[in-house]
Amino acid sequence: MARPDAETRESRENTPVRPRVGHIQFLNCVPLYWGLARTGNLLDLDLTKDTPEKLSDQLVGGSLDIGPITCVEYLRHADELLVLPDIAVGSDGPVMSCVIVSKVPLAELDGRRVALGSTSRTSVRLARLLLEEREGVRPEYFSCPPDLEAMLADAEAAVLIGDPALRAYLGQAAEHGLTVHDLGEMWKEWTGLPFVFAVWAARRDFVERSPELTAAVHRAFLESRDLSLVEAREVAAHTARWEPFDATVLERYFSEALDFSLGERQLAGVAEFARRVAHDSGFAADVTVRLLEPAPVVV
Ligand SMILES: C=C(O[C@@H]1C=C(C(=O)O)C=C[C@H]1O)C(=O)O
Repeated sequence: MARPDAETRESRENTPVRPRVGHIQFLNCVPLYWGLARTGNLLDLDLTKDTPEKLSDQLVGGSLDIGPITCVEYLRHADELLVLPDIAVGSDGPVMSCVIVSKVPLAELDGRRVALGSTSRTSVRLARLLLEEREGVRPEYFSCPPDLEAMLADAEAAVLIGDPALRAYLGQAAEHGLTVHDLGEMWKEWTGLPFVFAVWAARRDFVERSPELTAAVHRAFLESRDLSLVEAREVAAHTARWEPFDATVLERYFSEALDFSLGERQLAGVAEFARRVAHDSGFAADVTVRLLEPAPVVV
């Protein structure tokens, strides 16, 4: 990533400062990490790896400049942030790693306890929406660290995201006689739309100070995503060396289940979700999603 002129000039007087960027430390974002490493752009970022709810808080709190932010938190802070176009973590059908794991059919969860994984802000809200509006049940919810066994010690069902969800989806749940309900799939069946779990956003104050650097980080993520999708088989094979999942399954997860794009259909999914949950979520039903404008070409 070439350091843009304006920032290079500024940094002659001071020490150059890399943009502070977040990275979700789940398998779902391995393809983006792979691409950043392969293009060399990783070295131009001050990267913080963490779980999504912590990264979201850091972006909102100002200790990160750019990064993934869980959809619900983005919608709550839409005025302070600009969304990077064409990149997100979502799905257009089954996602495999955002799930409700249940001991009983979902229709029997009325008045029963449901544990909500504490690393999620969006899937837990989506699960509540689907349980209440699609399945017609009113469970009793509580938040809990994302450990399936501990969650189900005290509940009839659990909502999980990321690697623990993927483990449940790929066999752990069935081994224990539990059923897995894929939130991406349920949403798609219900609305016909893709679902966006997290977007990439930049703080408005950072964009105002460093528009070219923001554009460069955006390009770096798009390039990374595109390269990883071309090399999905290799990314999966490499990742599988360190994970309890085989390469074929990971390749399907990276290139078919997850949708890293953010176009018109995905934005329609965000708007539909916002409309359905706004009443108790801390944002307006018609909240405006502001996309980062392309950087002006400097001649
Ligand atoms: C697809 C996923 O999407 C995620 C779900 C999130 C949430 O529910 O708050 C946040 C970020 C993403 O990591 C996943 O975690 O596997």
